[in-house]
Amino acid sequence: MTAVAEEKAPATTARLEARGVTVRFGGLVALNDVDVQVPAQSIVGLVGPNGAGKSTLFGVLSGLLKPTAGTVLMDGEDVTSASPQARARRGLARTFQHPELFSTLTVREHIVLGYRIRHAKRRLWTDLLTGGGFRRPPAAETERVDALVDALHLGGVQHSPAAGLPLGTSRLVEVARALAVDPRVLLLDEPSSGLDVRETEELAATLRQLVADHGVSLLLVEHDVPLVLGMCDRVHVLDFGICIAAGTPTEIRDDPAVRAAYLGTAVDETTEEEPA
Ligand SMILES: Nc1ncnc2c1ncn2[C@@H]1O[C@H](COP(=O)(O)OP(=O)(O)OP(=O)(O)O)[C@@H](O)[C@H]1O
Repeated sequence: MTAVAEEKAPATTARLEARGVTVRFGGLVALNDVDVQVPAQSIVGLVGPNGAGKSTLFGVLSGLLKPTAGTVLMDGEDVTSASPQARARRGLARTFQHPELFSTLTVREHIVLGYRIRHAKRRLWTDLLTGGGFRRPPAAETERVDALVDALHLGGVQHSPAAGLPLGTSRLVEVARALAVDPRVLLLDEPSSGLDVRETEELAATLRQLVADHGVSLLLVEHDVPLVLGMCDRVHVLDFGICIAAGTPTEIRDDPAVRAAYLGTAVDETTEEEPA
């Protein structure tokens, strides 16, 4: 377990929180007085139809977008005006809907980069600027990178350049790189997009294990509703910028407003047998 993950916030203080967040784009209200809490060592899901405001909320939480009203807190402290970099220093990391990788770096080098951003920043820049490649790494770095390569099932491609990797694999590389920074909270934007069923199941199991082992908290935006209901502790449902429901997966499944507005068949897929 990392030093960062060991320092847990009090049980009542969320790692990350949006409180009364409203975002207006001209006349359009993209988010209307939205509250979301991401407690320590938990997985929170954010679902909703296209245009519901999920990406806008991610932008507000990560610091790319300033809300029209409302507050963002990390471990109880107001970070609404803090830059994305300042939030990253506090332990917030994110992945993107379209993985952003360096085409000529190998899979392993991406994870090393993530590790060195947190643990050996000076070395990162001297290596890159002198063109000397990565010098012999310390044992702790090798151990951590090996663990992430194993956890994300990237052993077979770890020495391959990112260019040409299938989308699903690129996504796993991005998740591994983000985790190498040892974040307290990781925002995952559509983590299952581009993954097949087996890869999605593996990723869900890996993420659950990481939460249990390292105390990281996850907030994920997903279109794969069965995945969200299967792996999250709490789920928020957005519709037209309004949070129409928040609760455990069971509560969300049973919520008539959610069924009426959005989930319907997607919920049924997780609870009922396929018709013959
Ligand atoms: N920069 C912007 N300027 C104007 N309108 C925007 C901007 N960004 C988002 N919107 C609008 O805000 C609303 C919420 O969009 P957002 O992208 O947050 O939804 P979403 O739930 O992430 O959708 P999707 O699932 O399709 O990614 C939409 O009506 C969208 O058109």
